[in-house]
Amino acid sequence: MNILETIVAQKHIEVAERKAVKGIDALEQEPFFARPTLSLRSFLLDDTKTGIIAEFKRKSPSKGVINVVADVVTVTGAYSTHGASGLSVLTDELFFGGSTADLLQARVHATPILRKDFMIDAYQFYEAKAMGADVVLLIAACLTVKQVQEFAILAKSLGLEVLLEIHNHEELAHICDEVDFVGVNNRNLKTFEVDINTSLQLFPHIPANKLAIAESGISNTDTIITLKQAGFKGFLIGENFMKQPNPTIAFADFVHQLQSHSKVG
Ligand SMILES: O=P(O)(O)OC[C@@H](O)[C@@H](O)c1c[nH]c2ccccc12
Repeated sequence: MNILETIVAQKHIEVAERKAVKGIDALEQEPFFARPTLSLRSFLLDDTKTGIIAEFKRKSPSKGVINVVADVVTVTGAYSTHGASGLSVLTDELFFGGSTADLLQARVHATPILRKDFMIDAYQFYEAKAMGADVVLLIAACLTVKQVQEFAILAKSLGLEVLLEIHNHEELAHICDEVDFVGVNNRNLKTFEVDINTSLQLFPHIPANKLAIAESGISNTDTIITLKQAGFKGFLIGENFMKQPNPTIAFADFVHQLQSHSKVG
């Protein structure tokens, strides 16, 4: 089994356990369930923001431990204040060190939040709404075309926006009307190799009515300028900030550099 298959197999077990403890009816009673969501689409199209979707990520299967001391409220707060268009919060515990509690805590900030997890069951979309997420991720590499469509319809009915993640030409076939954003993951989840050209090569094939987001392996502002020129509206960045002793300062410095670039260009 590759890592993605391992994670998905584990996810089926976890979801079955959580369902047995708390049903969808109970999730629907939780305080955030009725909360109106924020639109990542609007935040990405807001020129006063950076387009960066900043991710709170403690560890990953590819990098191991990235940051175990960072405080979720402080870091996501700084990301929001310094112009992040969105926040991405990992809720997978075993492989990424995230949690529902992290997302609930990040919810204090008025910035759209992507629930970053491996969605394989309808139950998880009700959970996402109940924990205060605004956007969910559908990973083409672990879903059929039919599942993507069914889950996207469910997510939209709950008021959530949908980010479909692809990483090759074949997965373009998973794009459906209900998807708001197409993310190109520069990291192959099966091999962990990172290549920014994946984004540049797939961009021309992304339908014009979807916002394109480049994901993973972005570590300098020049790359963002290149991706922007190609047509990308969003940039999902985790490790580059989280691996720094102080992700808050790292993010602020990065944004400052990005802004001075833009003035010159
Ligand atoms: O830390 P990076 O290289 O900046 O990458 C962030 C994000 O793209 C990455 O964490 C990610 C992209 N798709 C995923 C799917 C599941 C878990 C994690 C991810």
